[in-house]
Amino acid sequence: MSDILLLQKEKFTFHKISLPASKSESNRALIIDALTKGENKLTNLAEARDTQTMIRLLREDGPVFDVLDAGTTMRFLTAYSAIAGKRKVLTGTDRMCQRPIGILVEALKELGASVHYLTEEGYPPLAVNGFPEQKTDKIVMRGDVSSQYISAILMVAPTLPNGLELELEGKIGSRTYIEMTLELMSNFGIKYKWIDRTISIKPQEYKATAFAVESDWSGASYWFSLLACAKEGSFFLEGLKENSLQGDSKIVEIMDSLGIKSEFKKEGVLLTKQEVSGLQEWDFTHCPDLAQTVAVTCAILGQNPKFTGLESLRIKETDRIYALQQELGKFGAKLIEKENEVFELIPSFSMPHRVTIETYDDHRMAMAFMPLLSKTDVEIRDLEVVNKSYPSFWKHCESIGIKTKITSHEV
Ligand SMILES: O=C(O)C1=C[C@@H](OP(=O)(O)O)[C@@H](O)[C@H](O)C1
Ligand SMILES: C=C(OP(=O)(O)O)C(=O)O
Repeated sequence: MSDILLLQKEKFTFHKISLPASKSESNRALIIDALTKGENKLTNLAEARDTQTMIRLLREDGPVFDVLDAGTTMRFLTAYSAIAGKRKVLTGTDRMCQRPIGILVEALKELGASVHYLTEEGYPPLAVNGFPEQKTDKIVMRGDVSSQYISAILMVAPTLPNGLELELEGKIGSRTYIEMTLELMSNFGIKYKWIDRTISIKPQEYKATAFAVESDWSGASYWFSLLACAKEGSFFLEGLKENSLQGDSKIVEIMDSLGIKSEFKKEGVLLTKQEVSGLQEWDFTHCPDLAQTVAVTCAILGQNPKFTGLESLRIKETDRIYALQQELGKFGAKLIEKENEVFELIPSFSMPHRVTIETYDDHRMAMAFMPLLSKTDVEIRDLEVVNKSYPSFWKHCESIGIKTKITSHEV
């Protein structure tokens, strides 16, 4: 493994950054493509390892789907294989085998699929082994653990002989991702109804069409953060659209109060600096992947907001709440749970000369802490971790004049 040292830089001139494509949109388009009879024309698929893994596994169609650490790839391929009646083993990294999947597996079993846990109940690895017949067309799923289980079921729903009526129970987290799934499905000709808490989809065929994946708003958030923390500069983020399928476009609104003005142009969005008006409270229920970016930005900018909606962070690539607490602490910032699931961010008041950030096998830990370079030299452990969603991230850092040094270490 290698580490990267980013030398302090607080001023930037004008730079264009050509963002990578969204892995969330890509992985949905690929599952829909696998379910479509006829040729789709998918363009701008993500370079992200999660997407490249999905492409490879679908192409090879071998007996084992090893998804590595890709959550959407695991959840979407489980539903796809189970309802298509395939015989597959689904597995992944050690961490993937600690990320719960019971809600999805139980829903698939209720529908009539044969799915078994191979080690621990509720967790991968899994074996799927045929779909003899549809047992019901009405199921209820909890919405508060991961929206990926719901997206996974929704994408296969049109192929069920009797269709599906899916009722969502409890709090619905990451709702924007469910909306992304349904909007993408409708782009491929699927009709659905979402009334109150119930989504209904009749049996129907996906229609082959052309789909160009949008640039990635989650990846864009790190450049918003860097500029917010820097003394001066402006960035043009190529390929982003104002009306996006991605809920993480919320970063525009959040960063507006953290000193970034966003102007949408034909080719992307222009970021310039403006006054910081401050952030009082932010709810990440529907944009969990932005939480690390915003926490680090607030810590650097001396902001003291409350954060809610962080529950799902505990079951992502790592326990992101623990990881944030550890690494923010290295430069004197804190993320404290004040009451049940309400956190307070205490900013940093003195910055050490150099900070070393551990990344916990989590791409977003590496990228979210990069803007620290606006205040000090920062060494980020295991630089390859970004490959999960944004392999060209460090190259993009260098392209805007950030000086980097790479060193190797034993694992
Ligand atoms: O459906 C998707 O593409 C995703 C949904 C979210 O997960 P949860 O629904 O588990 O919050 C998000 O964190 C993840 O990065 C991508
Ligand atoms: C949580 C993430 O991904 P996944 O759940 O698909 O592994 C992420 O990219 O931040």
